[in-house]
Amino acid sequence: MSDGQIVVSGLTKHYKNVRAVDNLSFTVEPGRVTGFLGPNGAGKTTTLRMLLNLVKPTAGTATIGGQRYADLKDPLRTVGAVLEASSAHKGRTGINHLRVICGAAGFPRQRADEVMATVGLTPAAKRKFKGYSLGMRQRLGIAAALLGDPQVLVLDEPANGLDPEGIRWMRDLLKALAAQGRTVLVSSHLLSEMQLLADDLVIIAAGKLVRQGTVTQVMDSMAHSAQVRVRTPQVEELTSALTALKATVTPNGEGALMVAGIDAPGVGRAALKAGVELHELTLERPDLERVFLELTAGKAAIR
Ligand SMILES: Nc1ncnc2c1ncn2[C@@H]1O[C@H](COP(=O)(O)OP(=O)(O)OP(=O)(O)O)[C@@H](O)[C@H]1O
Repeated sequence: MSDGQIVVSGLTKHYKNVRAVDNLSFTVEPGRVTGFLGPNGAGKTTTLRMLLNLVKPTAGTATIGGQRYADLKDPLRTVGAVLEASSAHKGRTGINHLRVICGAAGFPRQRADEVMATVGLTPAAKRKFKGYSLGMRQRLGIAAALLGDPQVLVLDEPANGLDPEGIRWMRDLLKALAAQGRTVLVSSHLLSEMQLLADDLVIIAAGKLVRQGTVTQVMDSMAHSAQVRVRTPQVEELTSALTALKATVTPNGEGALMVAGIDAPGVGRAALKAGVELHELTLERPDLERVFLELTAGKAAIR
């Protein structure tokens, strides 16, 4: 498959009163699932719409395999997009909806049956769209995006409205598509969902880049706020031993001390050296969803 790298460079969209996307730059690699993460109103949809030539940027560029969407020779076979809960003619069956697209785009008719099977909708293929659940509509939207066997997939909040089983199915499908060498860019406002699905993360808030990297890199950069919980009958001695090492020590109000700026072995060593007895030594990992909210909420307030 040809290179499907996405490059967003200085991308900007100003509406009258809002900088929806503000000088945003990031890259998305083929063969990986990239989570595009940000709270509501962060600018995810606007960015994806600019990538797909549905909104004109105020400044900057977004390219797919080195070309702007508008310049792609065969856009429907290059990029498949699912932008919102799929809509279709209400009285049409799912399979006919896909066949109509095949006809208009010049795809072989049997692609409709193939992608219906890929998304697990074959048993419901001949049911009318108006009877489809939200989860089935999401699946049909993905099926439509896959018709052209595209190198690049762009999905805006595809897990919205899916039950846990549907979310697991979606995760497995997107990972399998990336494992075939495709570029998979998927937006979400839930870090927990992206931790399970994505290889890479691009986090934005108020239209600006907040973090980019592999999931591990981004998590590590957010986990620096890890603290050590420690209990000791010798609070004063331990506090002075730790503050001498530039750690911050705060009583947690429940008889324990919360120590920041030093790891758990460091606290243990400092206690041993100071002859302090320890009754508990626990690493408290931060709640990443909370860190994510803190990272992004402050920015959102600026708008
Ligand atoms: N056509 C428009 N006219 C004016 N403002 C807009 C328009 N489209 C988006 N915005 C504003 O731009 C900002 C970014 O919106 P966008 O929909 O891109 O965010 P999002 O991250 O996709 O959020 P959500 O998760 O809620 O869909 C918001 O403040 C939104 O109100």
